[in-house]
Amino acid sequence: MQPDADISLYKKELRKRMLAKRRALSVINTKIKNGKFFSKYIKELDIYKKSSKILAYLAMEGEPDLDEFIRYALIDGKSVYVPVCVDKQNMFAARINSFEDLEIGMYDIRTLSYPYEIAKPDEIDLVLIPSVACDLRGNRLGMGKGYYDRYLTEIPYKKRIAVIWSFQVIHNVPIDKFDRKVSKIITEKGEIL
Ligand SMILES: Nc1nc2c(c(=O)[nH]1)N(C=O)[C@@H](CNc1ccc(C(=O)N[C@@H](CCC(=O)O)C(=O)O)cc1)CN2
Ligand SMILES: Nc1ncnc2c1ncn2[C@@H]1O[C@H](COP(=O)(O)OP(=O)(O)OP(=O)(O)O)[C@@H](O)[C@H]1O
Repeated sequence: MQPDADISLYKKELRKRMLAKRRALSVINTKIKNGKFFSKYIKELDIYKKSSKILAYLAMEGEPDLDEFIRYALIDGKSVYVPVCVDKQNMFAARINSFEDLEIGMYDIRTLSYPYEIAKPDEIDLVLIPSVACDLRGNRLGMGKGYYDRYLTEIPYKKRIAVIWSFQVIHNVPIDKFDRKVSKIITEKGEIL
């Protein structure tokens, strides 16, 4: 079954608007090492402290940068994974040991080159999720290809945390039956959900 056509169109328009905003702000954001805002808050979370396998992400332009967090978590003894897109719909969690192993992959996002070690979704303790917008009910809008929506079907609600700029928290994110909620939102101002 196809998701509701009106919702799908509304999502598309909202995504376009929010990405334009993010692009405009990324000019400012890239001038400051933006990652430090976020790692400070993530490190303090109970769920971070209890996790041994964490799926983070390698930021695209305008997204909160988790590089500093990933470096910290590796030193802290965590196993850290990043998304590897294996086709146009699905991604795997591949283990990152060093930033030197990265290359540019699909959608111009940094990724690991094969061979990499994969963790199954049920082994992952925490997923830090890039998003285009979220609302305070935990609904999220992504890049529109469904990679995370598919992946998150195998990740329990409590383990899903969105990492976004505070301007990306909006009143109401339109949802369809495939959308998976997040249990927490971290912004540069701290934990807001
Ligand atoms: N850092 C990061 N990694 C991620 C995601 C993400 O949102 N952020 N993804 C989350 O799903 C997956 C990749 N999904 C993507 C889906 C669509 C486009 C895309 O349409 N890109 C446009 C440019 C969009 C823009 O910035 O205006 C393009 O390639 O032309 C990119 C990534 C897996 N890895
Ligand atoms: N679990 C799923 N099974 C089948 N199709 C799905 C699933 N999740 C999402 N889709 C499909 O993927 C497409 C993109 O979905 P949607 O617009 O909700 O993505 P998004 O939440 O913006 O992106 P992402 O999940 O990549 O961050 C839609 O056509 C949707 O129906």
